[in-house]
Amino acid sequence: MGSVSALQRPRVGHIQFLNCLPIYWGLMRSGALIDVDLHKDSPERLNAALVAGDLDIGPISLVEYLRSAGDLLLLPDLAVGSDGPVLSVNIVSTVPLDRLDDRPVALGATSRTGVLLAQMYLETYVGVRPTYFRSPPDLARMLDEADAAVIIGDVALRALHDSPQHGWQVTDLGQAWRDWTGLPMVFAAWAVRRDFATAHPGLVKDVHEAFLRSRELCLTELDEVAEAAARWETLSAATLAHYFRTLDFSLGDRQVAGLHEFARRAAALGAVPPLPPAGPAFFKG
Ligand SMILES: C=C(O[C@@H]1C=C(C(=O)O)C=C[C@H]1O)C(=O)O
Repeated sequence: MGSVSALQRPRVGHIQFLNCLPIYWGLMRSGALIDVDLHKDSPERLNAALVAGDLDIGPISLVEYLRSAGDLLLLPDLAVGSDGPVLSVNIVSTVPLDRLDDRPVALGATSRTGVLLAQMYLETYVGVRPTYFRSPPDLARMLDEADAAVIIGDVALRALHDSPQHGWQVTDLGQAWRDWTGLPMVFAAWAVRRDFATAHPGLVKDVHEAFLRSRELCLTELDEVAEAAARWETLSAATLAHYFRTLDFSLGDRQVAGLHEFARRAAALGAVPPLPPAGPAFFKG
């Protein structure tokens, strides 16, 4: 990969789910959008692009970060997580979870962290061993072929809303993790490729600061963000505002402790390499 010329905007990923709409709103309102080459996509495609070097900076599923930590630096104080319910990372099931032994469970293809957390939770906490298969995140089809589905993002948020009329049971994996460990869950973090950070530290600092400003700005305007989004959604503005307030975009000490605990448990199962003892490496602008 050649180095980026000083005149080329940083290639920055953006999750095309409602969960990151507040961040987008802030980038738009502050004018920072004009200084980045923004790539909107689903999380699994953004993960792959950042790891492959087709993006310089972007959100990455925690699990994929742990698998490629040697090539990446985390941007401080920025994440997609929750301290309790998250509302949009769910196991949707047609039977109680303790009846899933040997039963088919569909894992949504857009998720890496949520689907691993679901497997850890089912096997270690609930004590069942389902048969998993990966599936496009189409809930109706998943529940046709399986007794439970693990889904994230808009599909999961809508499923939570529609569950009473369908008789589905919804297990919120942010809440499940909190009940299990007492800690917040970090589903995705923002990372920069180490090679890009070395070559263009000033650009990375600018993008990081733009994201932090964006987060602050959108938090003060969440009702407006929700009103604007609801025009294109089946969910109400009040539901969306509640969702945006439930999500935790920060990565403070408690969130980093949650990240460590998830990494430790996932590594013990052989699902990811262990984190170095010093913890994740951060970009220091
Ligand atoms: C809270 C969420 O966090 C996400 C969960 C991810 C995963 O499970 O791999 C990846 C990116 C985030 O979008 C969500 O998608 O609803």
